[in-house]
Amino acid sequence: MDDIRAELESHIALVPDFPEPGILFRDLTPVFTRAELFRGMVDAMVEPFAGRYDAFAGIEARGFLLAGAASMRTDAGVLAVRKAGKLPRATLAESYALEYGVARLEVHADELDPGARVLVLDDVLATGGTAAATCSLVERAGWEVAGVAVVLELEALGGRSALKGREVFSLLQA
Ligand SMILES: O=P(O)(O)OC[C@H]1O[C@H](OP(=O)(O)OP(=O)(O)O)[C@H](O)[C@@H]1O
Ligand SMILES: Nc1ncnc2[nH]cnc12
Repeated sequence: MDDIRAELESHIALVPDFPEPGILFRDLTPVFTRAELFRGMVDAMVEPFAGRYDAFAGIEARGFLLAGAASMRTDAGVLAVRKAGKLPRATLAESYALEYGVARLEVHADELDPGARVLVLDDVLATGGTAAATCSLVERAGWEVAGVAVVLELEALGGRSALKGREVFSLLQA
């Protein structure tokens, strides 16, 4: 596990002033191009929740990569959590704030069976706005939140307090 953490740290690019001045952006695209590292990262994210989930919530856009990959490594499918206006059938929606703006997420209200256990996956946990909105959508739809797993937690931004009472796992902290 320490090996993969060190490998990950060396392949996350730090980009100052993106997408706006004052934000230090953590870019994981160099991880996604390295299949073995990507695979090891996804395995390490879901392992703490083994046997406790039925589906992975993939949050558009970067969370899609993680949830799709996790699905191929396990026997759980993907719940697509999309930015507003993209899903064609009846949806539930939540608006939220994140480190650099506001947004709205949606899920199809009937996508999973009642009581399905959903593990939320994303690359970065910053303010927690995105993950908290996703958890709220999952519960409003009648499913359960198994937990939240992220690659990188930006501790100073307080994401964990936005997710009080939830099991949160991060591979790396900054
Ligand atoms: O904890 P928060 O403050 O909510 O921030 C974390 C979110 O920000 C990023 O997504 P972004 O909305 O930039 O979308 P993208 O995946 O489409 O780039 C990241 O992938 C998380 O989803
Ligand atoms: N600093 C950051 N880098 C990458 N993704 C983010 N999402 C929210 N804050 C972020």
